[in-house]
Amino acid sequence: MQRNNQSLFPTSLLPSQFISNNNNQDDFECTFKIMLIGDSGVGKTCLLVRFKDDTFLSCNFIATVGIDFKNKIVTIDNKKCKLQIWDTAGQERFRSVTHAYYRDAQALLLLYDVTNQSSFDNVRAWLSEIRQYAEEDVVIMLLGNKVDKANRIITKEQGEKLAKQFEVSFMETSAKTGQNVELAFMAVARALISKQMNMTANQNGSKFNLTEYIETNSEQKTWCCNIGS
Ligand SMILES: Nc1nc2c(ncn2[C@@H]2O[C@H](COP(=O)(O)OP(=O)(O)OP(=O)(O)O)[C@@H](O)[C@H]2O)c(=O)[nH]1
Repeated sequence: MQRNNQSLFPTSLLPSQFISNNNNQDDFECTFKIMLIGDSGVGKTCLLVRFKDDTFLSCNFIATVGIDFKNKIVTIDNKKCKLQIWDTAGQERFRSVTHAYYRDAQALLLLYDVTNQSSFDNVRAWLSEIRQYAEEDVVIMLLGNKVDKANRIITKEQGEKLAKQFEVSFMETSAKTGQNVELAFMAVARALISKQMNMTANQNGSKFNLTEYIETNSEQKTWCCNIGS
């Protein structure tokens, strides 16, 4: 089944090279574009829905068509920020559509499914796409999703090792239970605010340490038993 988005290219989502004078900043002190990428079925849409509406889409898997987005307003250190989160289709045939959006993303959440070996193996290919299409200074976080499931194949150590190798931040999440979902988005938002503040003030001062922030705040709880997969 396929998730039927309003359009393959919603106008409000067109990459900036196709938009003229989009100066509508509303009342926000900051607006950030965050993009979800990864193989089809790893849980990108569910992660976004969990963050936006605090619910879980447990019914039949409906693949995203093209690209979709949701806005969420968050307050961080008294700053009201709009997060525009783009949910991309993981299916190969939509790859050329999503490539056009990489350049505008300030942060990328790259997901794999801890119960799916090939989604983990494909992380390297996703990272090379990022290098090819995204801005060099894009904030990247690798997420091992579906940790609520009992049939995990990829250990946390494997995820950590891969993230370290590619010098990206790492977390394990569950869109089903909500474990670490809010933290993943908020940590990335904090990193972007800190980056923006350093840029505007032209400071070389203290940098926000994303990895350290995650380690301090993440839920290590093991979800078990009464939660079906
Ligand atoms: N148990 C469990 N199932 C999940 C989790 N996240 C997603 N799922 C299930 O995995 C399937 C795929 O989830 P989606 O969010 O639609 O996957 P996607 O990555 O957006 O897929 P594409 O749109 O094709 O790229 C659905 O049946 C979800 O219910 C999770 O954290 N735990």
